Amino acid sequence: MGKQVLVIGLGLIGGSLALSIKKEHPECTIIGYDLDEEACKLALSLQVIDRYVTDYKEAASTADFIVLATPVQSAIAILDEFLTIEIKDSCLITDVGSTKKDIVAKGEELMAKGVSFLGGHPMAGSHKTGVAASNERLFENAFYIITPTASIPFSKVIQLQNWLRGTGARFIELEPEAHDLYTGMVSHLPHIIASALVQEAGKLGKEHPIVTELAAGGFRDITRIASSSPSMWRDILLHNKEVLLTMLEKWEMSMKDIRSILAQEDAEAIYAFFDEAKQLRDALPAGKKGALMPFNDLFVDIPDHPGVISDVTGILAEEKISITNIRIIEAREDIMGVLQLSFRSKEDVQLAKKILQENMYDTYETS
Ligand SMILES: NC(=O)C1=CN([C@@H]2O[C@H](COP(=O)(O)OP(=O)(O)OC[C@H]3O[C@@H](n4cnc5c(N)ncnc54)[C@H](O)[C@@H]3O)[C@@H](O)[C@H]2O)C=CC1
Ligand SMILES: O=C(O)C(=O)Cc1ccc(O)cc1
Repeated sequence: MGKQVLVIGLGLIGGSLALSIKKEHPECTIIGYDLDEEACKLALSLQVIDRYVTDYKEAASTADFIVLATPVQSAIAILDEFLTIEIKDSCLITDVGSTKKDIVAKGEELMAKGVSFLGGHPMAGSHKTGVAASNERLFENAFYIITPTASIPFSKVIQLQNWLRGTGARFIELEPEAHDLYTGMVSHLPHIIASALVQEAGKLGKEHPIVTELAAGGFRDITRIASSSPSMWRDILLHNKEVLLTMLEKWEMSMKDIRSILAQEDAEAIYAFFDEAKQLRDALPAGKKGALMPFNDLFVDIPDHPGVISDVTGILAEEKISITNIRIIEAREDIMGVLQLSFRSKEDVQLAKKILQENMYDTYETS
């Protein structure tokens, strides 16, 4: 009989992992569970899972591999329950939570009982939620952080990577504390700032509705992540509290510094502030998938002319290059607009770029 995989939490990440596990291990049965039965039904009809259960305990006791893909606090509560039920000795349990210290500590309690837990965090995703947004290639080329402790045998680390080989992700190992510090900086703090910015614009927009209309381009780009799941982010903040409290304090100081150089009209210091930031930003690795850069995008300048979008998509279709997302940025009458095209892989981006340039379109990638 094939192996049994239990995925608890059938949202964007649980659904995407289920698809990539099935792709690599077609003989296994993927059993789904979600608190929300509608998510189970949708996952089944989208063929993300083979069947679902309305109580995960029995399925957990026979599973070979269990993936916890709920918000962090719920995953910890489920591990607590696992302490009270029979789990097969050979079973491996992992999670996908965006914070690692607390959940790995809970996993250690299971390890003490002879149950294997290995924490994980795929560093790719989206502001979208729910199983309908799942994609078996979501994690391709992305970092997938795993947090083995001294109590987990190396064979289990290999086992996890084998189960998850279909993700096409790049596995790296980190201590749970280091994980929470680094992701606090590149993912959690930016999320708080993006959400606070939207809040501020919302306040001004109440008095001056035009502000909302004007919030295009750059504002939309840097606040995209504020559209993510509030319950997921509530749990992330609560489980990375100490790290984030320190970072917020430093952030407040940094804002005070900027406020002060502006109040003094210190043009040189203001220039240096932006110049240093530009150099740091320009030096970030390009083309890698990270928490802040999950897409393979190509931007194409387009004249505001009827039929131009179907021309671009037609050229790509002829070459059999699949577009995964398409967006028109700031296209107004009489000026050039920009078409943002997302592709499945870096290779597709390069191919699309070459073909569109041959057809006289100006294209560019962002770093
Ligand atoms: N969204 C993203 O980009 C990324 C999210 N993560 C982590 O993945 C986890 C899941 O996030 P998403 O899939 O994005 O969220 P989602 O909102 O798309 O899905 C979460 C699912 O878990 C279900 N759920 C909640 N509590 C449950 C419980 N007690 N038992 C069973 N099901 C329960 C919800 O009904 C929902 O269907 C979170 O821990 C998050 O920190 C990790 C990497 C990226
Ligand atoms: O949408 C984006 O750009 C993200 O930042 C997605 C994301 C959210 C949470 C994570 O723990 C990892 C990645």
